[in-house]
Amino acid sequence: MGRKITVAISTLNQWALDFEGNLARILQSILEAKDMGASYRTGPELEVCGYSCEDHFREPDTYLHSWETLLEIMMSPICENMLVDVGMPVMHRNVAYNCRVAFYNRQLLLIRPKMAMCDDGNYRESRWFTAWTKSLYTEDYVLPRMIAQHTGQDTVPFGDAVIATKDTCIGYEICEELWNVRSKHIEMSLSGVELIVNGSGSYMELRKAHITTDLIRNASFKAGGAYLFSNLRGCDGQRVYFNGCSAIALNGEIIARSRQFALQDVEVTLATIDLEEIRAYRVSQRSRCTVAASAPTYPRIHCDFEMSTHSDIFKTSTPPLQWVYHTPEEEIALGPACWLWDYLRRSGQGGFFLPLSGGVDSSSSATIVHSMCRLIVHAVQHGDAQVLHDIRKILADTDYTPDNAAALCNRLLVTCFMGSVNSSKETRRRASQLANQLGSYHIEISIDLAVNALLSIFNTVTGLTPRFRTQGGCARQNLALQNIQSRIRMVLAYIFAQLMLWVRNRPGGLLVLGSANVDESLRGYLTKYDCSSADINPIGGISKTDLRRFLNYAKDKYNVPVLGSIIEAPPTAELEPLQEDGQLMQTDEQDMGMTYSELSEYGRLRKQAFCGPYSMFCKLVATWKGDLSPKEVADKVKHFFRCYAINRHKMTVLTPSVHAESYSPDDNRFDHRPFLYRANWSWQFKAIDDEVDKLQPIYTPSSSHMRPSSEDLLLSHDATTTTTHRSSHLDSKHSSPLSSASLGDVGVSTAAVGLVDTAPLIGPAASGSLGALGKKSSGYSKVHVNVLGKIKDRTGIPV
Ligand SMILES: Nc1ncnc2c1ncn2[C@@H]1O[C@H](COP(=O)(O)OP(=O)(O)OC[C@H]2O[C@@H]([n+]3cccc(C(=O)O)c3)[C@H](O)[C@@H]2O)[C@@H](O)[C@H]1O
Ligand SMILES: Nc1ncnc2c1ncn2[C@@H]1O[C@H](COP(=O)(O)OP(=O)(O)OP(=O)(O)O)[C@@H](O)[C@H]1O
Ligand SMILES: NC(=O)CC[C@H](N)C(=O)O
Repeated sequence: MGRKITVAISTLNQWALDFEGNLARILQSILEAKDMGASYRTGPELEVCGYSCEDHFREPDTYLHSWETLLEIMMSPICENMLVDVGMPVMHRNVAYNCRVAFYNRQLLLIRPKMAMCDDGNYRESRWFTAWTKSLYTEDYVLPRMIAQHTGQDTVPFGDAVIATKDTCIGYEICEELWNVRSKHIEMSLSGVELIVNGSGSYMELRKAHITTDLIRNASFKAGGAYLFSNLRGCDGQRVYFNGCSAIALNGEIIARSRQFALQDVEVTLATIDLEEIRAYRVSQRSRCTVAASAPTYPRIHCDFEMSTHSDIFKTSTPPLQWVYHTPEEEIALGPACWLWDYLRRSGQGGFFLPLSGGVDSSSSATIVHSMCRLIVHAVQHGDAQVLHDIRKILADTDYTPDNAAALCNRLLVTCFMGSVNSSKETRRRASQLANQLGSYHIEISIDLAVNALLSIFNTVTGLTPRFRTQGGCARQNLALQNIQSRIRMVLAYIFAQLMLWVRNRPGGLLVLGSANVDESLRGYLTKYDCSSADINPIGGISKTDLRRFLNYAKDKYNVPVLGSIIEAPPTAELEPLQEDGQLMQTDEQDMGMTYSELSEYGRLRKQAFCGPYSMFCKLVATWKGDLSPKEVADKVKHFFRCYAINRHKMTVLTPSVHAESYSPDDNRFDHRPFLYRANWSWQFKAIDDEVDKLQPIYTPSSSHMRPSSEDLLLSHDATTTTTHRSSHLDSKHSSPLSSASLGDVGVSTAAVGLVDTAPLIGPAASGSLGALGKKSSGYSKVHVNVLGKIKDRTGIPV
């Protein structure tokens, strides 16, 4: 008796509208599945045309070329004697659907349209597709003539049905249908469907990989049966990185999976399943059987095929496995690196150019490129011919075989320190050491000549020369002098990106990499059209806190010791003159009037918790009650919303970056907001003020707890690396564990309430004093405390 079936799921790196490439990868997956003994192959959502065709789904050409591709697949001898389904768009009676198309031996069996669209996050499916809502119902789909000519078949059932082979029954839900509150696998399983197949296009966000796996596991635990989940992997032409992690679950346990991050274009994952295990599991759940006995019947499309063989008694069923998830640090090291690789090889460019300041952000971008190089070397060493072909093409070197990540990095990445009179020796040295340890081709230039040239032009026309604050200039002059430096760096970056390969005797140009993180974008703490305006940005979706954690991880993992001092250095733009003793004048947190950890908290509340100013105040008044009075919380919330409103226009020109964080403010796809706000938020702030009037008189500081700053959280796990300058009020020993950083938890370091009373803090995370400003140490100086009302940020916005 045949009872065991071997089934294959596929993880494919498709590319929107690359019909040749997509066809080749689908055929390769079918071939590999067959060679490994599978009788059934499935694949990801919209694999034929690529998921991210977007408005191309309104073009009839996309449907035509999808049918042409499908015909090639169906006619291929590779597909003989195998049940296959693919994901593609199909137009039926002038309505576009996102479908799975199943066929066997050149005969189409079923077109199953998606029944729940996904419109969350970066998804906009209902802009292009319509959900099929006729449950348990099919219509005849009249096949295109080119299909009919080759198959002799004129119509195929289109709708909500399942496929019955001689030995089992297969049903489909497509991606979001698994997430939907009315998941189809429930009804299908009650109707006797044993294999639930899901083709997906699910993308990566940090700390989210477990969600799909949990859903699959739970689906098959509750309903019994096998769940076959195929996902896309990689960048198919958009900001997202599809997450891989295809998996097969059986009766509540994962038995096979593919990797989350890899350069491999095609990964086929197999499992051998004993169908009797499904039947035994289901029949033993008595309450399920009662419901199943009265469940509606699905239309069944019969297929004259046995997926099992009669001689399968000696076949071993695939055992359950333990899923090990990547840490967020690993996700940053691998996800954006793989996305960069796809982007680079598909863009036809020759590598990357990165303005490297020696700070955390640009160092993170550089380290991610190095991580990409490691992945390339690893893939080539494991025989990936496609990666070898691609890297040779990028480097225009047909004989090259990469065997060392640093050496490869030297060919692919040009880093550039763009110094000025305001740059400190330390940042210059850190940039050069980092380049040396990562292997990049490093150059140092001075921007002073160009800055002076621009100022002379201005002076020639107006007769005036702006001055820095320290030289007696006003806030406007001070800021303009900084922005000239930032912008000239951007112009220089593009010149060098265009010409460095010419200098190095290679064809082509370099992609300019940006390094603005998600938090500074949210706050608008960047100069519009400076180095934040790059071609692409690997870290634009990642928070400063996570970037520090990532560098800490990379320091040991990739043996890059200089990352230690980069993490410990105070974040600074170095756009204002240094002090007389050569020490820093400005630091980011001081400039912004908020700490990076506060910024993360605002970001999450604004986007994930959908808080306007009033709701954010209400939440934070409770969270921060131990440290701050309602009035102080109100001032902070208002300051954030003012900065956010004034700077939102910068999000309209944000460099495209890989999406990685669900509180991203990316205006282009993810976070749809106006960019011209009434920045005084008068109605909203009045609501806060009214609340403060009620609360302030009854407020008594209820605890002496202080929240730790992001740096405390990062460094606290290793007391030996923490060198902090603190006021006598603070006790540096009581930092909270690293794990609470990402959650924005209230930590447990002590602080004198008296400090709050006498000198209200800009941040509850405040841990120093103005007296510490500029006080330099080899370790990390905590200098982000200001006295409320006395400090203005560099735009002149009063804090
Ligand atoms: N609503 C609106 N819609 C469209 N555009 C608007 C606008 N409001 C102002 N603008 C325009 O925006 C421009 C002002 O923005 P922008 O030029 O960016 O200048 P701005 O935002 O005034 O200043 C740059 C900010 O970036 C900070 N920063 C921090 C760290 C590093 C760096 C760095 O550069 O390395 C900079 C710096 O402290 C300062 O707060 C002006 O041209 C103004 O006309
Ligand atoms: N001295 C410099 N040399 C080269 N690039 C620089 C320099 N200063 C700034 N940049 C570039 O401009 C970008 C924005 O500058 P900014 O001072 O805002 O840095 P940041 O976003 O805090 O990043 P980082 O942590 O890398 O300094 C940097 O990420 C970097 O790419
Ligand atoms: N393509 C889809 O339907 C995506 C569905 C789902 N919400 C996800 O994030 O994976």
